[in-house]
Amino acid sequence: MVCFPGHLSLEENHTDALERNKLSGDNRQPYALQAAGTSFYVISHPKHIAELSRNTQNFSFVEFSVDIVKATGMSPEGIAKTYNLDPDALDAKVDHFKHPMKDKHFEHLNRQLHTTQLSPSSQNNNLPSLDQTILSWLQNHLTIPNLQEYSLVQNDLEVNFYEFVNTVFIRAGENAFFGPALARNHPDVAHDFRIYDELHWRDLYLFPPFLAPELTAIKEKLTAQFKKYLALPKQERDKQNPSWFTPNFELALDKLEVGEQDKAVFFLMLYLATNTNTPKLLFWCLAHLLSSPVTYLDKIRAEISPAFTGDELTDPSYLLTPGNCPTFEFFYLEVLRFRSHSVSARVVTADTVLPAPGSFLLRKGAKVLIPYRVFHFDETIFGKDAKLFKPERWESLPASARGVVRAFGGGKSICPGRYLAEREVKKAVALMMRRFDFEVLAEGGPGKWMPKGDDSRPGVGMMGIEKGGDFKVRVRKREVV
Ligand code: HEM
Repeated sequence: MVCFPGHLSLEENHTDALERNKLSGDNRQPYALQAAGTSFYVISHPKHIAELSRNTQNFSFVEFSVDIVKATGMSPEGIAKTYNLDPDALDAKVDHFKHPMKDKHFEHLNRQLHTTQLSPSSQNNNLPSLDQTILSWLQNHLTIPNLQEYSLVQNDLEVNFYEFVNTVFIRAGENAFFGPALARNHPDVAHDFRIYDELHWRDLYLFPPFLAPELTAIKEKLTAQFKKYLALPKQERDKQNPSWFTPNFELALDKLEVGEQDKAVFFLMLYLATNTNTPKLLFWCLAHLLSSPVTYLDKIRAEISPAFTGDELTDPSYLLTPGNCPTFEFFYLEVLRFRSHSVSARVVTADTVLPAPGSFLLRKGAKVLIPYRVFHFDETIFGKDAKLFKPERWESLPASARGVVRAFGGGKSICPGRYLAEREVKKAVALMMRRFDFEVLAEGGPGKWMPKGDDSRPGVGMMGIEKGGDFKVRVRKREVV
């Protein structure tokens, strides 16, 4: 007998729903999630996920990407010039890149360009040079006088911590991918992006504009700013822009004759991909460090010390070399496990019955989500205390447990920015712990001020905090001993 999945509303909390339905072991059955009139089938049984990864014919990532690009504001002409282009025509237009596109599609070109920029094994040293730019930016900016502009008071550095960490590191990412010309000409982009970042999940769930007026307004504002940025002379934009990707992505869009408005939409999406998750991951690393028994802080400060000369991070590769900083490594893994709410998404291209257990029919056109968080709390892997934040659990876990943490998604669409994110976050945590002392200014212990993560719906990576959950922190220069 073929079954149809049960239903759940987007208003319900998903962690609770997964709990309530006891979605563990062989009981994990698909269910449908209703959002703004669209059904998303949520898949969490390992055998069903394996089928989604294997059967790329019936479960398409490209179609999902097109939905998102449309929801973000791309015109039908823009879609036709990129995603709907005949594969041979695409090949002829962008042969400049000589990319080995197996199934020749814009999505693959986009991915290839990202990988050329972001993979440690890519040619031309693209990742290390981007890495170096981010490090120089951080070394220059992470000083008390330079951070004063974020302070709520004069003569001291007191900040709303979530807002502070996000804004500073969005600016670091912005500089790395767009060069200083964007901030110089459009200083509001980082601030406006934070508003967009809180709202854009509605595009993932394909809300029509009339159901998301605030999102529509901020998208229009940001797109207009990117349009103006793109109208600046190329020379000015590319000067001091360390990114290989951004000018080459633009070149590909030009070769495909994508219009200025649609190019601006693509640039907004690029800004989103580069900046939505890394600052949040950094925030959660810092928040857990501030709330954890001081032994973690002391241990991590001691472990990272050989990478520094005074308060300069002179040997960043030390931080990433396996075995050098075990407490730091376990802490990082635990934050990824505990604070990510990632999904992979696919569109069903033909009616498909999922294999046993159960025999569920997924109709053509249905959207499918794989929320990885359910694996992160699997007690058969992480133990009965899986719901606790406990970095030391990683000391005794087998190496294979790392593969269960899917903060960066999985399969064909796995995040190409994962190496950069790890490097950037580890360097930023190390620099901040080395240079600063932090004093949480909220009443009570961490149990009172530690904000609740917003885990109300699966999203595209790290969770934010629940509304109103930000807390004040005083930041002081730390004397290096
Ligand atoms: C903590 C940091 C990050 C997290 C947790 C994260 C997470 C994710 C997730 C969950 C996906 C979807 C994967 C899937 O569908 O299976 C994704 C896709 C993507 N991410 Fe990241 N990401 C991070 C940082 C970055 C950075 C720094 C960049 C770029 C510089 C980046 C670029 C992208 C791109 C371009 C995609 C789309 C991939 C495709 O279309 O095939 N991400 N990311």
